Amino acid sequence: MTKITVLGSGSWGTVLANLLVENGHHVLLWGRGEKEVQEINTQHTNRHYLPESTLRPQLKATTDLQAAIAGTDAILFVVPTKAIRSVAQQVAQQLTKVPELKPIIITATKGLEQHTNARISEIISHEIAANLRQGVVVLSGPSHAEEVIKDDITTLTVASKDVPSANWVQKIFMNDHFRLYTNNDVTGVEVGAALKNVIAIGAGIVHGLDYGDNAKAALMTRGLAEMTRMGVSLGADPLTFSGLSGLGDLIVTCTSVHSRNWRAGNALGQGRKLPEILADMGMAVEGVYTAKTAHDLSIAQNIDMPISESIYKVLYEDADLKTEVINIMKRKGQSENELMRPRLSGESE
Ligand SMILES: NC(=O)C1=CN([C@@H]2O[C@H](COP(=O)(O)OP(=O)(O)OC[C@H]3O[C@@H](n4cnc5c(N)ncnc54)[C@H](OP(=O)(O)O)[C@@H]3O)[C@@H](O)[C@H]2O)C=CC1
Ligand SMILES: O=C(CO)COP(=O)(O)O
Repeated sequence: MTKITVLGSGSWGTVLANLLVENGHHVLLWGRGEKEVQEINTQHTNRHYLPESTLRPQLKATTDLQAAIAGTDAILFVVPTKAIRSVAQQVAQQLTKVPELKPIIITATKGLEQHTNARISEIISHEIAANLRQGVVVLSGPSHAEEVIKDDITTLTVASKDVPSANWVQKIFMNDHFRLYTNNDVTGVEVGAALKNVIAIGAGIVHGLDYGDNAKAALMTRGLAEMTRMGVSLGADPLTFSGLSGLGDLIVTCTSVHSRNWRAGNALGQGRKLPEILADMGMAVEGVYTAKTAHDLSIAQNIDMPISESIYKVLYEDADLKTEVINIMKRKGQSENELMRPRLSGESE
């Protein structure tokens, strides 16, 4: 039987662990909260993150990282972006004690690290030396935990430079309601996953401000153009952004009431303040964190990202929402044919 360790007992980590149990694997879920771990083990629930769901009784959780990793075939990271590096360092320490283990590493986290601008797989590959593991595989795509837990139909992308590892991950997750497609464009998949969260905050803002469907379609389409421009400047294939991890995830995050990013934006649009919104949410709102990285990256890469930049100003500089919308609309006229071309920030859209 395949043994899989899942790191992060929040909404997505718990649901992915539950799905792997459904697929017949031996799964150990690692969380940092003793109370939550006990609840999963004894009551088969995780009420804070999945209030209305019952988990499979075979799903076991622990706060002991060494025990979680013992004898494992794969380690799946599902902690928020800001925790990835420290958790990867803890994992590396444990793997050094058992160098013969060499698990496949999977990440389902969506974000870009602040200060380094690093993608999640870059952080993990850097912190966990290649001799301690097999390939690093990225799991991404339109997938709200709230629907996956109900066995609703979901399709994802599984991206890696290491084809056998990607194929293995595809196999362990697939079933009749959860379908995965492999992809070798890791940069494109991870950049799309991270930047769509920023655009989704914008979609929530537009809704909260009571703009109509035309505005929402415009935001998603031009948001996708920004994501693509940035991805291409970092070496991604532009076509990846038309796939599940790009357009697919952008659609679900910009339109679903399950999206924490959309809900945070919607609350901002309705006039609420960010600290209060985040405190009430009690879950990761990755787009807030990634908006800062997107701002820094757009300067570092010399790429124009007017929508993401306005969202950054709203989140980090308390800019007025309606003024930002008007500023975006009043920019100089542009040609849509330039969609895919990495644009210099000097020649504004
Ligand atoms: N929810 C979803 O539907 C989806 C989420 N994702 C992505 O998955 C990632 C995780 O999101 P999600 O599960 O929703 O987030 P949640 O906020 O639901 O859960 C985060 C979990 O990570 C734990 N955690 C936070 N910091 C640390 C740390 N330093 N060490 C150990 N554990 C830590 C939290 O523990 P504690 O409770 O103690 O704070 C909590 O269990 C994000 O990048 C998100 O974008 C991707 C697809 C779908
Ligand atoms: O990535 C997700 C869906 O694919 C989850 O989005 P939110 O973090 O906005 O809920």
